[in-house]
Amino acid sequence: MMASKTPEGSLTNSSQSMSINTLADQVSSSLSFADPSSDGKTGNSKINEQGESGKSSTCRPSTSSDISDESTCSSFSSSINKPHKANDVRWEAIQAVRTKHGGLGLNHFRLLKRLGCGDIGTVHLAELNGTRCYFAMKVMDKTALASRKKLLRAQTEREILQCLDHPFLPTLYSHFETEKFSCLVMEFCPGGDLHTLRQRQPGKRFTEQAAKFYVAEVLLAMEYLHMLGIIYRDLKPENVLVRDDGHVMLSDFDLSLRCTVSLSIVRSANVGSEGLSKNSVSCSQQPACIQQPSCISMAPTSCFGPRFFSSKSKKDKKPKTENGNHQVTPLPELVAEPTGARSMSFVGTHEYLAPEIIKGEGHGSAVDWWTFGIFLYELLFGKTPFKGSGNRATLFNVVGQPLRFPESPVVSFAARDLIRSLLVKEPQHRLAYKRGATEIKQHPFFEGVNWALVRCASPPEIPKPVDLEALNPTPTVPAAASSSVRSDQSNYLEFDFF
Ligand SMILES: Nc1ncnc2c1ncn2[C@@H]1O[C@H](COP(=O)(O)OP(=O)(O)OP(=O)(O)O)[C@@H](O)[C@H]1O
Repeated sequence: MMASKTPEGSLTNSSQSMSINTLADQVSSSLSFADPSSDGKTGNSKINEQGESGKSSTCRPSTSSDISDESTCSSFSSSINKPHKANDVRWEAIQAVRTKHGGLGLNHFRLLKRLGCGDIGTVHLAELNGTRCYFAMKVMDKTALASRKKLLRAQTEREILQCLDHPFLPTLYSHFETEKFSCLVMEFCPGGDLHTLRQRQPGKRFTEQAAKFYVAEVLLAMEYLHMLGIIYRDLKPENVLVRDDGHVMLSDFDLSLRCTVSLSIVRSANVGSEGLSKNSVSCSQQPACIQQPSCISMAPTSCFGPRFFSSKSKKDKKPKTENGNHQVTPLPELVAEPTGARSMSFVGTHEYLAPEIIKGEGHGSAVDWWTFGIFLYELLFGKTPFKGSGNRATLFNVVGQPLRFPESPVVSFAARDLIRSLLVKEPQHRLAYKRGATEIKQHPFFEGVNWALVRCASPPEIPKPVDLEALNPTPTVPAAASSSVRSDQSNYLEFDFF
């Protein structure tokens, strides 16, 4: 079943290189990965490109980099290159400190609480001194990064964060370095993650309506990432954080792959691959994160009368011609799927790994659509479809077992059909393989979704407000962080925050 062997050897892709083992080696090495299922998380251990288990479900890894204060970076984060986030007072607060002190450092922040730890970084809730502006600050030990060969992962994550400007993706406000640490100052999400939120739902699963909302936002975020040539590769509920307004934000980009992407405007509404090649206006290939795609001009959307789910079906709303026939006016479709991207890395989280990753066949952007299917399944059924008794069994199930749905809860045909179309083992037959998110948006499961107004829709749940001002600063955070993120966290005051 999983016997197809990949020749051993060293392969490279656009941003990373790694040694590829045989499938058998990969599977057996996965046996030594810690199985964090003990705490009930679906995450399983996360696998990085070295094939090592980077995290446990209670302490998830991440990394950072080696560039000095962002004011010296060529592509630093600022409100100028993030027009969608420009009206945010936090930019001004940061800029004021920078202007006054000539830069930004750890001493300008009060670290209030440890929010979590990743592979080699710890994330803190931080207040910019005296401003009531709160951030999630990821603090990484540079020596640990270098000794564990994680500098590239850290750099990838930082560079990706720097170029994001999307409602469902994190804003990076600043990056600075001290002698020991590399720090990313990001948007803080007070609502916890979707995994935790799911545990609190009746039956530990979301209603179909709630799941539709969350996956719609994730889909838009992934579409944007693909547009920038970024394959996310680590979608799972733990990486989807909930903002104070109940909308979500994808986090954790250290396993992402950057590649080139060709953007196409497809003029026909109903096209297959033929339509793509005939009707597309193709932009030249742009390296991800170097330049924003210049060929797309996005009209500003109005949020008046937001309606996420329209009451009428699409069929009913089609305009009619004078003789009463439905007139179909095809809108141009943007297709931005990095279909040519290929990586041989063995990365991801066991229950979410796509078959082509496990088999070591090389993978591209279709892995994100596989994980999207697993994600939707988990939100609806409260478990992932291929989970085995251990990591090895899980990997075998992903590759060899057919998809099955539990008898309960009862889930709509459209939802099951979408999942079935996404969890196709051969990537070339998977939904969205050719035209990316566009294909998924058109699936009947999303019928009636007003994609332009998703960001204005009412979320299923809004987190309880947290009194951040009542928090006391962590007494010795830089010292605590300096003991490396893998050290015990006893210096931190732990309490129920979310
Ligand atoms: N912007 C944020 N707002 C609130 N909490 C966050 C934010 N970013 C991260 N966290 C919390 O901090 C934890 C650690 O995040 P981090 O990105 O370092 O690691 P990770 O997601 O576990 O994965 P990795 O090991 O790949 O870095 C997360 O699990 C999350 O709970």
